Amino acid sequence: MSEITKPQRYEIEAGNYQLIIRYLMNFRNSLGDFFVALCSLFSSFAKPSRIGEVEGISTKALNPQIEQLYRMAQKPSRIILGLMSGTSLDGLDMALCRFSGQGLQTQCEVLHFDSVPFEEDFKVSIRAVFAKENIHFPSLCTLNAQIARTHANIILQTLQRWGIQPSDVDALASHGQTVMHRPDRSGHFPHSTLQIGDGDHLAHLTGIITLSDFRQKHIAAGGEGAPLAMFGDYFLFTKAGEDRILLNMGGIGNFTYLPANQDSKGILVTDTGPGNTLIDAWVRAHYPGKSFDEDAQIARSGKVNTEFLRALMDLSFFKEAFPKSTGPEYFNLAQVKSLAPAGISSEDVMATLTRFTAESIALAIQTYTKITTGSIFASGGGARNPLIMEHLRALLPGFIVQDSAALGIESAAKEAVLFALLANETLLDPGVARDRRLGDSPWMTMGKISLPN
Ligand SMILES: Nc1ncnc2c1ncn2[C@@H]1O[C@H](COP(=O)(O)OP(=O)(O)OP(=O)(O)O)[C@@H](O)[C@H]1O
Ligand SMILES: CC(=O)N[C@H]1[C@@H]2OC[C@@H](O2)[C@@H](O)[C@@H]1O[C@H](C)C(=O)O
Repeated sequence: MSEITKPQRYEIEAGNYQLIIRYLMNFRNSLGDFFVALCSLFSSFAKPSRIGEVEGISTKALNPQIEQLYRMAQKPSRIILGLMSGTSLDGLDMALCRFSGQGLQTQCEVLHFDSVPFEEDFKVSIRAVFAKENIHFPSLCTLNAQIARTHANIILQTLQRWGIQPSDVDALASHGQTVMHRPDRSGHFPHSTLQIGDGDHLAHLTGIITLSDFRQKHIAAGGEGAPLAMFGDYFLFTKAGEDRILLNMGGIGNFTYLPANQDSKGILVTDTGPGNTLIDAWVRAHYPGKSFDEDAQIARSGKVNTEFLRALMDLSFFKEAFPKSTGPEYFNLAQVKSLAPAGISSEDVMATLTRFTAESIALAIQTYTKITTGSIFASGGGARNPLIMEHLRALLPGFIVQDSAALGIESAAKEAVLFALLANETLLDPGVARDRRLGDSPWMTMGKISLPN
């Protein structure tokens, strides 16, 4: 009886009682039927399996698309296309991954990676609602469909370029476009976050089962909905005997700390503050025709303004307890303008913002992990900014700082791979244990499943 408290076991036993009743009723039909039923009953006891299978009804009564999910989970490996469009709004990152196993047994092979830049007018329409306090509400509604359509077109064209049929892809894992992230610091509201580019549209337009909207359940379970990178970071990159920091510098910076003892309770993950978001915003506003500071050419031509840097490092975000998450709702151009000293040159602002990115990352690593040596694997567009990397090496002299490509995954592809991995987890993870945690973060399966038809 004690085993009945385990949900899975209970379902199997309940299924068998129903079978007994059904088979007893069969008894009045014919001896032949009874014999077949008896064999089937014995086989169901001998090999208790999933409910649909035990009752032998799966193919007739089950939506074939749901059956497809079931079969996908049984396959020795799955092809999942991870999709990421981050806060920099530069384009859609697509990583076609082959997964086998799950959790710490996950094996991931990146078959293809591409990043397709967005058209300028598409970016303009997203920026009109992105992280804004007041927006044209109908535009937000339209964008939910429009982003999905744009992504679907990019996906289909890219698959064609790669020579891959949509039917070869088991699932899409779509992050969507974050338009608002609102961790609550007042204690009056739930944390909330909004990613748009609807999964049903993507599934229907591509014909591929789609998992999307990964952040909501994390919030429901007590997290902030971000960062989520630690699941993939832990499953793919933990290494015994080495303290590892996986640092991503996209629009916002974040890191996962993987302790050398591989204890999942010791994993730390947090946003650190700005990655490239302030640098990009300043460039867009002051250097017409440019959208980022390529190879830090502008920042290198200016000088760090100490007073401005102190004012930035004094912002309330840096006094919040770890772990924490943030976005351009907090770190934005208006804030930079309000803190910049009068008369400062545009180049000095760029030099200071670049240093600020590195200092805020170094501060978070030093104060949260408290380690002073180890390996830092940098990814995201910030890893392409040579001045950020120079500052990081100077600020964290005990660490070996290298590109995350050293881990075998192209650094630009990492986030798209991580969302594909979250989808793989959702398809395979038994997911029954509540209150699972990875470090400071709730741990559960994530992503809503959209069927194409
Ligand atoms: N060669 C380069 N020199 C300097 N900066 C660069 C270079 N290449 C990329 N970047 C920076 O990286 C940014 C893009 O980073 P990335 O694609 O990682 O952002 P994202 O995925 O939108 O961010 P997130 O996922 O954190 O929201 C660019 O906007 C630019 O600021
Ligand atoms: C709400 C949101 O989209 N957050 C992003 C953003 O970009 C970086 C940082 O801020 C991180 O918290 C998160 O993305 C990564 C992939 C994450 O969840 O780990």
